Amino acid sequence: MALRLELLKKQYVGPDGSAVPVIDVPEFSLGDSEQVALVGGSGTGKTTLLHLIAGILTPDSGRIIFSGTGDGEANVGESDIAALSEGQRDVFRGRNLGYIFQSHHLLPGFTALENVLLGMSFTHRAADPAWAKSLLKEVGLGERLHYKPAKLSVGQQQRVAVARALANRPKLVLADEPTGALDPKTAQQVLALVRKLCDEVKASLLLVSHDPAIVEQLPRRVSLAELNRASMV
Ligand SMILES: Nc1ncnc2c1ncn2[C@@H]1O[C@H](COP(=O)(O)OP(=O)(O)OP(=O)(O)O)[C@@H](O)[C@H]1O
Repeated sequence: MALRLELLKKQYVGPDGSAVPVIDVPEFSLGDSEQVALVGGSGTGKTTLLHLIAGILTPDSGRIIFSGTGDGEANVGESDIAALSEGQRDVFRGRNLGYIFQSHHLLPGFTALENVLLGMSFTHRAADPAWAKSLLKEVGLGERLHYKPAKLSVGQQQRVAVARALANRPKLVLADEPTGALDPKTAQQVLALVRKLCDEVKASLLLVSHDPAIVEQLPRRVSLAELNRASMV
């Protein structure tokens, strides 16, 4: 699934009531199955941009257009997520997007397998335990299916989060500093897993990182400062 941003603007209201422009992106495109690193300094709007693309936030103006699907199953044609209602955005996100956070956000009361199955329960597909198990095996946790997060290492927890993000076979994976909490070796392993699984399900990948060792692995690198006119303010 390809993504195109057009004339996208978002501002927040500062503590004194003044407008704080954070995103002003005239144009950005991400191709079908393309893998891109998004880089930028702290506070420049990277998370805000991912939240806009995911429909968690809505822009003040502009369009966030998804086109095609790649699998022919639920062809989105051209959908502007910014023009959908909140409920429609939730459905669209559940069907088409996977989101990986810096810290894993797993549900502590549920096992690794249950957390991955929960990633499927918000979609149109029935939960698929065989696919959930095979994802956990692929991320090296085949022997830890029934462990709860507290009994997993930080790197293992993040691998569960990767499996969960891929559980509904998304068309686009948004990853916000997915390796930020990991040591360099584990970070490379998790990055390799994210990229391999995206390739397998033919998902595009937009990955935010400030770590040069991570960023240099991606075939295309984009600087938010170059995309974003708001960062010049
Ligand atoms: N709800 C909010 N209200 C007002 N300002 C906000 C709000 N959320 C974020 N901001 C401001 O928007 C700017 C961008 O924040 P954002 O979290 O998108 O940056 P980031 O590039 O992801 O930063 P980091 O790399 O440090 O996580 C920051 O200056 C922040 O203070």
